[in-house]
Amino acid sequence: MSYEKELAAAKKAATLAARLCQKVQKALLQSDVQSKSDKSPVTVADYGSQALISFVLERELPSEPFSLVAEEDSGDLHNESGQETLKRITEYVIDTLASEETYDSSSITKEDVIRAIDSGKSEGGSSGRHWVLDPIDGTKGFVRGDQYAIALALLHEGKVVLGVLACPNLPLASIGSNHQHSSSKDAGCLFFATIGEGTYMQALDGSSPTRVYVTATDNPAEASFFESFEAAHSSHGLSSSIAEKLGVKAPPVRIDSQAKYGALSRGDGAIYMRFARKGYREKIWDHAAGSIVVTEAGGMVTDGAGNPLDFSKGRFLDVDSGIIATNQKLMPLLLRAVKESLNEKASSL
Ligand SMILES: Nc1ncnc2c1ncn2[C@@H]1O[C@H](COP(=O)(O)O)[C@@H](O)[C@H]1OP(=O)(O)O
Ligand SMILES: [Mg+2]
Ligand SMILES: [Mg+2]
Ligand SMILES: [Mg+2]
Repeated sequence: MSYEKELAAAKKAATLAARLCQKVQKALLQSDVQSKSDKSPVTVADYGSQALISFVLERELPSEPFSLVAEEDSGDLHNESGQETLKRITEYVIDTLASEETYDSSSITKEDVIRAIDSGKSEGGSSGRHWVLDPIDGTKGFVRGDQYAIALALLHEGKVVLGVLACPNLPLASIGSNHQHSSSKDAGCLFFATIGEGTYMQALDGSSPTRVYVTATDNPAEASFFESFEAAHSSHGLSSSIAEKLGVKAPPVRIDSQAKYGALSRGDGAIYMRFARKGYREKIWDHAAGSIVVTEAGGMVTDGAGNPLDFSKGRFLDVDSGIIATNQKLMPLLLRAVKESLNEKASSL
């Protein structure tokens, strides 16, 4: 099956959302950060990105039933203090869509924005088609001025068939541990993958796509690994013990968001490890786009026990002890090291 139309719509939506996020990140004021009940920072850009992507997908694909599983809902925008935020989101959405000549965005109202945000309440599942969206993945990185991603995927019969990752601050050149970080003016990557058709990267501000591949190395001594910047999101202790067992010499590359999957897909490093604290439930929008970007580049993504990720169970992704990604040659070694380290950890408790 071809997903050409869907891919074009997803790339357009993610590119426009990235533009909106970049504008907000530039203008980021402390007052843009609201406190949600779970205390995670939610910004004008989170909501704006979600509304804009929802608008663009619906307009570009009018003949398809539209179901969207997305992270945010408009809850915080209905109270008094949300009104100013909603006004600013609406302005950002109108302003960003105005750059697209085919859209008449001037008539978009605050109510349209609320509706667009709340169209993301779908539960997903194993039948039909569902878009899966993290409007800003890596909110902490976004607020810090570091890495974040707009992550959009399409599920068909419970499987990820398409994924787009826009990474506005990711350098076009490698960010592996052996590379100098280039200046931010050469940043802004768009990764995209369709099932059976490989993974491509292009510059967010437009360039022709190039096909990318995960590293071919089978030698852990020359492999480097990615993990969360935030220690609260993933156990740095566990990943360093695994890396040591494997014989990885390079220090970890710590960056926020699914930009890690993008970097892995083009071979910047060889391994990605994520071990959330006990009790944290992973969500499908945090891995759907990233996982197909890596698998279509020749890599593998599994949970810590080697099971494939199952995106067909609704909004959550239930995993056995973490998520790991690497190439096909290193995966057996990585799985063994994960198992040993988890056993040691369990017996030391
Ligand atoms: N306590 C937590 N443990 C693990 N992941 C978290 C936690 N809180 C938020 N996240 C989510 O983890 C992802 C970022 O992880 P990282 O950048 O470390 O890879 C984001 O999707 C973030 O949500 P959000 O999309 O709201 O930023
Ligand atoms: Mg969040
Ligand atoms: Mg996220
Ligand atoms: Mg998010």
